[in-house]
Amino acid sequence: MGRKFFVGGNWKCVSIHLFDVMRMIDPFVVDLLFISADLVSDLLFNLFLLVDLMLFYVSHIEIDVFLWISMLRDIIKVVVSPPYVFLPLVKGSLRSDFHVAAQNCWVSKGGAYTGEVSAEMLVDLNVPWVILGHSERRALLNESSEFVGDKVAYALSKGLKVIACIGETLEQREAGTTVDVVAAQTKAIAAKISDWTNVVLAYEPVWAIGTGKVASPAQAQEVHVELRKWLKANVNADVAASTRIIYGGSVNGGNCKDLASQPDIDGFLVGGASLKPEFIDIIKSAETKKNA
Ligand SMILES: O=C(CO)COP(=O)(O)O
Repeated sequence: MGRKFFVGGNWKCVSIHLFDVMRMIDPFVVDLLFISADLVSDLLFNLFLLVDLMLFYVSHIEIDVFLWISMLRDIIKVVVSPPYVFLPLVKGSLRSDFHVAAQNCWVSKGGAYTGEVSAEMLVDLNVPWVILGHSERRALLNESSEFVGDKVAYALSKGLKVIACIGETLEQREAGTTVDVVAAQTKAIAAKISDWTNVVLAYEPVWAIGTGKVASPAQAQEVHVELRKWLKANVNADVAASTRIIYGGSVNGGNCKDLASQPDIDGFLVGGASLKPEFIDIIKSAETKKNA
């Protein structure tokens, strides 16, 4: 059974401002805005440059990217996950074949939980996806695996699709407990849900996140295989075969193809590089799967 390649861009709580957001929505828009700011100094020159740039983009880049993505539409899914405050803006402006995800949501029905955003609110805003269990939330906000399992179950019950993150720390890897750790994190989710159709499992080794130390394709593949084995033994063979297991941790335009060529790597959850033009190259690594 073919698994649609999945690429998520996690625009973390870094110095994202409106300009960055616009750039991510459509790189060409920001370039034009940038040029137009310069119009103050030399209107005619910049106007000329603007037309020139537009012609260049239309003829070279935009058509290429759009044609390419249309060709691969059947085998790829792209989701971007901006901070909450940008969700409506990004959702409203994003090309229609890309979708948005929230970076978190509350564990149960909305109520008096100051600062939290409920699954119901996301559903109301037509935000289809949510990232849950990110290692930054597990480590910095003390989210336990059980709590993450509850969150996944509640979000699914409200109709959200979930990117559920798991992954070991460096100490755990060095102690040889990687598989036990990710199995336990997966078990805490499996204990709370019965339908995996709307779950994408994101294996994100903590030591690879934001460090530039990417897992080797073999290291990532090995864990993905173990996760699939775990799902087969503890959930069922269908879920093991059909659930997308994506990799996250220092993925960039340079390493994505080698990672994507691994049979059990079904895509990526990308942090830093999802805010750069190379995100397109990462999306394009789906091509590796076309003839697999
Ligand atoms: O945490 C990540 C995505 O959720 C990965 O972040 P980086 O790609 O910046 O390492």
